[in-house]
Amino acid sequence: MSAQQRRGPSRPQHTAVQPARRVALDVLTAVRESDAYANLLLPTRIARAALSTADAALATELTYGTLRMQGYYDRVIAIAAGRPVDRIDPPLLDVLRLGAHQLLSTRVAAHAAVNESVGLAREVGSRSGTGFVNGVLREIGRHTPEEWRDQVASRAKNEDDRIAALASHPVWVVRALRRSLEAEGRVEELEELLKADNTAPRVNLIALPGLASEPDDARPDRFSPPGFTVGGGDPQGLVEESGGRIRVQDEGSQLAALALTRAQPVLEGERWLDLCAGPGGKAALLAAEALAGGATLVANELVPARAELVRRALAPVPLDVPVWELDGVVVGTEHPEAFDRILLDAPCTGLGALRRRPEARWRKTPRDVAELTTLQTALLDSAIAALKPGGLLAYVTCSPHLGETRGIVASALERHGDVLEQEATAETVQALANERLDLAGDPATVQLWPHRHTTDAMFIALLRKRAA
Ligand SMILES: C[S@@+](CC[C@H](N)C(=O)[O-])C[C@H]1O[C@@H](n2cnc3c(N)ncnc32)[C@H](O)[C@@H]1O
Repeated sequence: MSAQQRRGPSRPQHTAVQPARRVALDVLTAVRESDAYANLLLPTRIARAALSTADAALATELTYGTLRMQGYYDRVIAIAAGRPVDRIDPPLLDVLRLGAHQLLSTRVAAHAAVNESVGLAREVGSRSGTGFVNGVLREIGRHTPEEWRDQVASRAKNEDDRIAALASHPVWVVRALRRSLEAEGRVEELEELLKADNTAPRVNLIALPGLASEPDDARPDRFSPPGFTVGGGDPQGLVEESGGRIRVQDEGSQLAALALTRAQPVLEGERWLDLCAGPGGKAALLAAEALAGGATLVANELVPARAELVRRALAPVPLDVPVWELDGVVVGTEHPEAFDRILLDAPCTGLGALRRRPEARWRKTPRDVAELTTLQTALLDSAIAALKPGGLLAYVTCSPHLGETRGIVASALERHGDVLEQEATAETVQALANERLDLAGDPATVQLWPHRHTTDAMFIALLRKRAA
């Protein structure tokens, strides 16, 4: 018998819904219905609703927390409702997910979580839907979060399903992450990694080298020399005041770009290429480094709207950087042996950035991996062709999936073994970092991790084209 049936007709109280919850629900619905990106949509909805700082923080926590833990909450909701979630009206399911998050993972009082959810259900659903939401959430509130974890765990089909359920990741993602850690001999870190994926990342900043300095209250990053965080205050205000010379950028992304620029001294007149540059975070750092060393830079991005973002990101750097809008796959044939250094920050599943893209884990499938590895292979072939003999290439992904990382590098070495060789990437990254990193596995590549380095799980492989 379901919670709703057990209690009979419910009598939810009528309360005005808080604007923060309405904004959160609005974003959850847009993510489900139209594949919206929460990190892009949420700020515009917060601005449109003119939320106070406190309400904006609440809306952000509710939206991101609900999306991250959606897989787990769905299992709880299915038990409490006595039916699978695909048999619940989707708008009501959004309300239930938001309510479950408040009941199981926040300090919101249970009565407020239930009453506000009922108010939201009234706005999106029918009268019976309102009673249903009330019943299911009251059932959830009747047990402690620990009791729900036990219930969900006891229904898991196998060990991988149990880990995936409790950490709210798809099973195939758990397996891919485990394989990647296994390849480093660090499989025991899996649960810590999954936990880190469910933890909001800090706002990390960069002062573009030679163009801006850290503010007085900055806390330097552990690893990236130009990276820092600020305690309180408004990081966005800092970005605006600096005219874009201070930017928000993950520490792992900074290290990936710096691995290319600082692997060896820059020679006056070197030509650099950023093959897949949008939206331009690494391009801005490359441009600052090129300017300081007397090199030039070309940025390329296939998608015109993203190429525009690259131009905007580059605007604060006083270096003339052409932005091409070519398919990166043809750059090698159109511009053979033209560049001394190339960054290939390849389109990937983004499984290394689950902390900041909370819905991404539910969107990607193993089929995406297959499609992306085909594209990554073609882009890497093109980059190798565009590289001058003796030139240096950084192959980078924000995914730790072995198919997108070591697999791509290994197959490139097989195809281009006559001209391509691996560089000591770990040594390069250690040499440029402020503090020694705990790196494991093959020293020819670097895999960063959220749980170990508090960065996105960036993969970096430096490759050299042999001199003719
Ligand atoms: C991982 S992102 C790059 C992130 C960027 N380096 C940064 O730090 O902001 C990959 C980019 O490659 C672009 N892209 C996808 N397919 C491409 C292709 N065939 N040629 C060039 N760019 C492509 C995507 O639009 C996306 O902007």
